[in-house]
Amino acid sequence: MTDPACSVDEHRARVLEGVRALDAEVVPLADALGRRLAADVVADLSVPPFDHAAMDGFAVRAADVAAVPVSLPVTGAVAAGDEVTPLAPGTAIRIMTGAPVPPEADLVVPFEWTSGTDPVEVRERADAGRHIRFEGEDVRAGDVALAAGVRLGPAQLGLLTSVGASTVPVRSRPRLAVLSTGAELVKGHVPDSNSPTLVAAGRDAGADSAAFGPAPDDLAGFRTLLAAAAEAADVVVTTGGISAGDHDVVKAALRDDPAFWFGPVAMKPGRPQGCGVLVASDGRRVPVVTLPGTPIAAYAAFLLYVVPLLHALAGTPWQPVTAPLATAVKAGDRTVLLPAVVEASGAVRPLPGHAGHSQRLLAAADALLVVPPSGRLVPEGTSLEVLALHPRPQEGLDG
Ligand SMILES: Nc1nc2c(c(=O)[nH]1)N[C@H]1C(S)=C(S)[C@@H](COP(=O)(O)OP(=O)(O)OC[C@H]3O[C@@H](n4cnc5c(N)ncnc54)[C@H](O)[C@@H]3O)O[C@H]1N2
Ligand code: MOO
Repeated sequence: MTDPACSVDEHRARVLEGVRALDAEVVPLADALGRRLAADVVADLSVPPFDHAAMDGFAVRAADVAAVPVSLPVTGAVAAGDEVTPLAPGTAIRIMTGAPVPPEADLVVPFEWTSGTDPVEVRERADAGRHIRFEGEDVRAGDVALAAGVRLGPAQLGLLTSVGASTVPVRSRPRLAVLSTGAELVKGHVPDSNSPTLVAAGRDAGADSAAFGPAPDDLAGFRTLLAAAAEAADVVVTTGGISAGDHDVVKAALRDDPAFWFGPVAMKPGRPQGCGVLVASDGRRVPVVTLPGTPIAAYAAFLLYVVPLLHALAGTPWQPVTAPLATAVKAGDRTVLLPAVVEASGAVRPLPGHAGHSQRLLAAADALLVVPPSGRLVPEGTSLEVLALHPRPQEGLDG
């Protein structure tokens, strides 16, 4: 009998079908850390905003100090924050770092090259332009300071502030609702581990995520929570209730809806899968991905299908990440997901002792290795897709 299961790629394409990016939003810079620019930001202000001294010293005309030593009367002093002071020919002005350079001056001579007194003896010559930072030499007003798509970190927030931006257009952060299902969870017989894992995985992928479950195994109770999740979110992920059991509530509630598909995917773990679309009361099209309940299968399928979907909603390109195998791996007759560590070289090595459903092993892994079906031995060095598990258990700062 041929396997009716579709491939991982086919299911990924089905989950992504018809998904459009959410509209961008405008946020204050203070809330923009980690967000991606939705449009180019054009500089309102030049950086630097005016010609200013790069050293503490004397503003002079280069022509007046062409032959050294030379003595010049000091006619004034200007500090950062002061108005610009005019400079008469044959004179010098004491100037502090950051202060506006007089328009008549074209050189700042550092104190160290002078007597520091009034009149000042300039002892070393220098060319015009030395120790002046010119208006717009870094960014010119009207130029693109940062391009659409850039992720905003500390340096980008500083640059945007310097070019006069106080708010920025950023790509929307998709709202993700995680709805676990199962009477055993509602009754407390089994802790609901899918909710915290998938809420965290959603946050890690840039979503605003929240748990709506666990939902009971009765149709009415599940439908109420599903509708609430679709009203509050841009994408809903359910876990459990989609295989062949008597109480598989997700499948029972949605299988007759023509906007839904349920079926096997040729992957291990995570063979039962499903997806579809709900329409919220305001007409929004809300994609729903119905993941299997088994914790490893749910997490693996989230990384394979929901993370690309979150990228599509955010308008951020998604590419599978690949890494070379540190050791040969036996492929199966369907895609196999193996908990693995990423070695210092960047190569990926499956953890020993894999038995299919170990949450303990998953918690020790850096990544899930995606081994496509071939039935053959995949040689060391072959580049395969990897699903990174962030943060790596042994890395990073607390908090
Ligand atoms: N006759 C068949 N039975 C099963 C098939 C099949 O093809 N034919 N597929 C198996 C596979 S593979 C998987 S995976 C599971 C998926 O089933 P469901 O998605 O319906 O999941 P449940 O039955 O609700 O739960 C499975 C398992 O996982 C535990 N679970 C569920 N949710 C959570 C949660 N939030 N936190 C922690 N643990 C959870 C649940 O208690 C069950 O032990 O179906 C196989 N059966
Ligand atoms: O493949 Mo299921 O995902 O056995 O756990």
